[in-house]
Amino acid sequence: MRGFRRLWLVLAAASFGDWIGILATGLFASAQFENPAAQGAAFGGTIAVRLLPALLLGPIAGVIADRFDRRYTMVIVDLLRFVIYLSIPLVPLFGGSPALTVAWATIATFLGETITLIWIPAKEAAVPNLIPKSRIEISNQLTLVTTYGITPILAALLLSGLTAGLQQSGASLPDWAQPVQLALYINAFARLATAIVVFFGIKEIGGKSPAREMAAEQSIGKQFTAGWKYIGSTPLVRGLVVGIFGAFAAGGVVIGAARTYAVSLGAGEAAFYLLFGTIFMGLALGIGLGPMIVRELSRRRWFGMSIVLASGSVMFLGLAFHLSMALVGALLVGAGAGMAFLSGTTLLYGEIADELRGRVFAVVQIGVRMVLLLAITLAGILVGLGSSRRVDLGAFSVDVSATRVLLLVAGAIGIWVGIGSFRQMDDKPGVAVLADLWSSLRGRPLSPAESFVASGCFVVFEGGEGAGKSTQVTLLAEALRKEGRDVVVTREPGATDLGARIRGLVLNKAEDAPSARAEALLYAADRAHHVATVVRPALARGAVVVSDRYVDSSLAYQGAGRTLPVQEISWLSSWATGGLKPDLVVLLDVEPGVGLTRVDSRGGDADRLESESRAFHERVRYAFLDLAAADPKRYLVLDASRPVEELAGAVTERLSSMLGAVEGS
Ligand SMILES: Nc1ncnc2c1ncn2[C@@H]1O[C@H](COP(=O)(O)OP(=O)(O)OP(=O)(O)O)[C@@H](O)[C@H]1O
Ligand SMILES: Cc1cn([C@H]2C[C@H](O)[C@@H](COP(=O)(O)O)O2)c(=O)[nH]c1=O
Repeated sequence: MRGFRRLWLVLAAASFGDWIGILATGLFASAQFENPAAQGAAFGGTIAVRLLPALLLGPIAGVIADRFDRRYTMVIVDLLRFVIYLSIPLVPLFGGSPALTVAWATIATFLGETITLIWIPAKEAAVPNLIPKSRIEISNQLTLVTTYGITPILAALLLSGLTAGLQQSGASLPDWAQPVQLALYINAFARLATAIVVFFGIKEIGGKSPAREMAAEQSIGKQFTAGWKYIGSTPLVRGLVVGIFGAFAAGGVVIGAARTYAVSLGAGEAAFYLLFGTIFMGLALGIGLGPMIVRELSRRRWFGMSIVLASGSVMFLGLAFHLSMALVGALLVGAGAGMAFLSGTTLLYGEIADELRGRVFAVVQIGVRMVLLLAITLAGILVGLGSSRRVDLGAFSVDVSATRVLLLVAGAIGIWVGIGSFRQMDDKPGVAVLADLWSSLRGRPLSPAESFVASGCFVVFEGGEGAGKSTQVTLLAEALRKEGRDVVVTREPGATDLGARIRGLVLNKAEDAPSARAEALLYAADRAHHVATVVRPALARGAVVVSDRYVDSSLAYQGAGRTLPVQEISWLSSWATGGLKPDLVVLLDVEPGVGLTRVDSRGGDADRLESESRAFHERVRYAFLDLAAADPKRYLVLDASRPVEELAGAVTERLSSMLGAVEGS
């Protein structure tokens, strides 16, 4: 972790240098001209130049990061950047004309950016080797907040502080010590500082793993194509890369359309800056608070959901007719994009092998730049093409323009991309998305169903005390066996040796009775063992498993009866069973008084649960009925006061149609 702390300092210094460099180079170039148009062109030109190198060097940068020693790569690049950036403010001091100064600032920026493309994948590939996997997310949060939150603000503050301080003091400084020049020196010396720290302080990122040594034996061309093949053929990585591009494309469209959009809200020029600031605020909130909010939610799912959130919010922006709505939309676009970026990079860090990481990160960073540039440009062109019409909505009137159509289309495409990535990399197939999100927000994500091939059928009988479950289980098993079926009759608690001991612990009336939570855990333990050793193996071989009680009994007795939180009991059971659900639940509904009288007439002492209060058994009864009402297709609810044979007939009828359907399919 010490290595990571040093690397974080390096990143902060490098990022601070980057931001101050971006601002200062643009200002420096524009300050060489008097004419406002030339100033604007010089400012925009140097910034645009920063994006171009990605196209040229991008493809090879990842191979360099994977092929050579990453520590030396970073140090060499930083020393070169130091020299290049330092040269920018020196040109006019040595008599360069404004045109030459701007030309050199542009070329130097281009060169600096080009070699930065080698530095970034080397750094990205090195980070996961310095931190334990469990700390990757938090270190990413720290890095992203530093890079996109703290350092740009610090850079802007320092630059404007220097300029304002100078103006107020009225002091005149020599040419080489003007604020912009000072900022450029800072940019250059930040590189020297990072080179020194990486060389002397983070030796851990040097050297190569045996896998990297082996990969480096391939030719550069083969290593390059191997990287692309890996991305194209690995669903998780493909989903992540496409998703990240989608999120940035949506962001690019918002940026490209923002100016005309602000006008369409009738809120003036200030609205543009307000929307922009709000997106960045959302970004910071998403990155800073996202993990705290979603807690244990699967990161793969979080990634897909974040893209859908960002894209849905872009659509919302397309529909917003008031600045306040647009600000909410912009905040959510930022939050969604921030969370997608954080979860995406965390997944990439954690899932990609060391020897491939440089190439994957190179594709991501280059792709992101290109997608962003393309989206901003295209959006700018498209919004300029269409005309707009003002529509009156009573209290408000709104411009229906090409901008809004563009936002709606971009948002819809983003949602489609988000759902696509979600599907490609979902690690909990079969677990309901919204229920999982809701449970995760409450700290208990749902467990994924354990994958196994079951050709059998799982039937469960549920109901209160004395409802007639054992009687019906026996009759059903007989009927099915007569048809020549493989039937396994079982029950909870107590179907296994371990279960029998647990049954004694929960049902015997002892001095030291288990507390409510201990009781819930004991039933869950019995269930976990029962499912693993009896139910799953029988289902796997194609048997019909008929169980006297299952998960619903815990929800009804421990949840409603003992008033423990039902969601928690549900989560516990789903964890215990690995998500195994019955194909059919037969609920024998009986009035507790009737059932308990039947139990009484069976003879013997009432057990610990049978001895519970009438109110307890009433709660249990209605909990069973509620569960059945929530999922009617899976339940057969029968009035248990009907004669035994009638009930048995209804059960076999339902079962025959079910088993017939299974066999026919
Ligand atoms: N439909 C019915 N009508 C009347 N009596 C019934 C009916 N079904 C079962 N019984 C009787 O009620 C008593 C309890 O039946 P059974 O043991 O099948 O219920 P159970 O739900 O399994 O009970 P427990 O909750 O104790 O497990 C038995 O004596 C049984 O013969
Ligand atoms: C599975 C399960 C059962 N119980 C209770 C319900 C009954 O009172 C007893 C089991 O007795 P039976 O004669 O075998 O029906 O245990 C529970 O409270 N929670 C559960 O998960």
